[in-house]
Amino acid sequence: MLSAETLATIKSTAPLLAEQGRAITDLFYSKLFSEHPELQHIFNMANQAQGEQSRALAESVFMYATHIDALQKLGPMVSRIAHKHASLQVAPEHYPIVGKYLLEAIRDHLGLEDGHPVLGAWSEAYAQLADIFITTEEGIYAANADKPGGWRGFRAFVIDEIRDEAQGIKSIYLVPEDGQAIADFEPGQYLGVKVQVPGHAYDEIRQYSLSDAPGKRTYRITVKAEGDAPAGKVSHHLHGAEPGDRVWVQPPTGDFTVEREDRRLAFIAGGVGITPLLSMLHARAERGADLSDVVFVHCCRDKAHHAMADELRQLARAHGFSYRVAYERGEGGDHQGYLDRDVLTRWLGEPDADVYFCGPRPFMAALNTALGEMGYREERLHYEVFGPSIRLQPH
Ligand SMILES: NC(=O)C1=CN([C@@H]2O[C@H](COP(=O)(O)OP(=O)(O)OC[C@H]3O[C@@H](n4cnc5c(N)ncnc54)[C@H](O)[C@@H]3O)[C@@H](O)[C@H]2O)C=CC1
Repeated sequence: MLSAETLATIKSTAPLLAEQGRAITDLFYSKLFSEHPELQHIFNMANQAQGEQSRALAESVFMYATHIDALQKLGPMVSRIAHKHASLQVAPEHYPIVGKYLLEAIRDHLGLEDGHPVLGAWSEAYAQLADIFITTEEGIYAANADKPGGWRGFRAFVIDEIRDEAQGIKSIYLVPEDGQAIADFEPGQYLGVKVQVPGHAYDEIRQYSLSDAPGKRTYRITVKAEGDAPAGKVSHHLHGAEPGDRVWVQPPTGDFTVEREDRRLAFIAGGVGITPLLSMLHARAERGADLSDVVFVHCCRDKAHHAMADELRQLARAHGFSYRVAYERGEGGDHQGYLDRDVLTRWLGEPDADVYFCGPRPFMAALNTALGEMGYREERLHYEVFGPSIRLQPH
C-alpha cells in the first residue's frame, strides 16, 4: 500500500506528465536502448521510430498517476498491455531495468536532485505498478501453459502453407515443429511471432491476429507486407518465406474478444484489420450460432486489395448474414469511398449492436467518431489498436 503522502505526490505530478510525458519517455527510451540494446527485440523499432511507443508509454504513465488512488479503473489498460507483454515474453527481470531508466528520465527531464520526494514517490509507485504487471503476466503465461496443447515461451513452428489473399496480403498456416497439439484460443487473439531477419542483430517479434476459428490443426495468420523497411521488416520477411521455414511463436494472447453473445453483432474491418473479426465470425459460424442478424463490413482500397472475398461470400451464403464491401476507389463494392454516417445507418440499422472494429488508426478514429454521433454508447464499441496501445478519443 502506498502512503497517503506518496499518493498525493503522484497525483500532483499527473498534469506535468500529461504535458511533458512524451519528452520524458523519449529520454527514457534513448537511455534504455543505449545501455541495453538487447532489449530492442521487445520493442517494435518501427513504432519506436514513429514515436508511437513513447506516446503510448507516456499515456499509460499519465493514466497510472491519475488513477493511482483508484487502481480498478486501470484494469482494461493493464489487461491490454499485459497481453501484449505476454506475446513478447516480457519477464519480471525486465521491470527493474525499465524502472531505473524511467526514474532517471524523470529526474533529468525535471532537473531534480537525487533524493527528491517526487523521485521517492515515483520509485514506490513504479514498484507497485511493476508488481501488478508481473502478477497479471504470470497469470497469462500460466494459463497458456496449462491449456491442452499449451506451452510457455517461444515454441518452434514451421510454415505449412502460404496462400495469396489479395495484393500484398498472404495467409500463413503454421504447424508446431514437434508435431504435438496446439492450444485453443479466443477469436480475436493474436500470436507473438519471432523471426531472425538476416542482417539484423536482434530477433524481431510482431503480433499477428489469428484469422481462422480455433480448433484446427494449424494456426492461420494473415499478413500484409507493410510499407518499406523498417516498418515492414518482419512482414516482408514472412512474405518471402516458404513452406518448411521455421518461426518462433508465443501462445495466443490478447483481450480483444467478443464480450457479449446475447447482443446483435456488427463487424467493421479496414484492410488487413479484417483478421481478428474474421476469426470471431468463423468461430460463431462453426459453433452453429444464428448469424442472420450479423453485419460484416469490409473497407478496402480497391478490388485488388479486397482480401478473403470468396471466403466471406461463401460464409455469408451459408449463414445468411449481411456482408458489405466499401472500396475507397475504383469499380465494384457496395459503396465507393470512406464510410459515412448515411451508409453506416443503412447497413447497421438501429444503433443497438455491439460493434467490433479494427483497421488503420485514421479509419478507427473516424469510425469511433461517426458511431458516437449516431448514438452508439461507448460500451457498445470495441476496437483493437495494433501496435502500442493507444485509446481513441472518447466521445
Ligand atoms: N488485430 C489488430 O488489431 C490488427 C490490426 N491491424 C491494423 O490494421 C491496419 C490495416 O492496414 P491496411 O490494410 O494497410 O489498411 P488500408 O490502408 O488499406 O486501409 C483500409 C481501408 O480503411 C479505410 N480508411 C483508411 N483511412 C481512413 C480514414 N481516414 N477514414 C475512414 N476510413 C479510412 C479505407 O476504406 C481503406 O481502404 C494495419 O496497419 C494494422 O495496424 C491489422 C491486422 C490486425
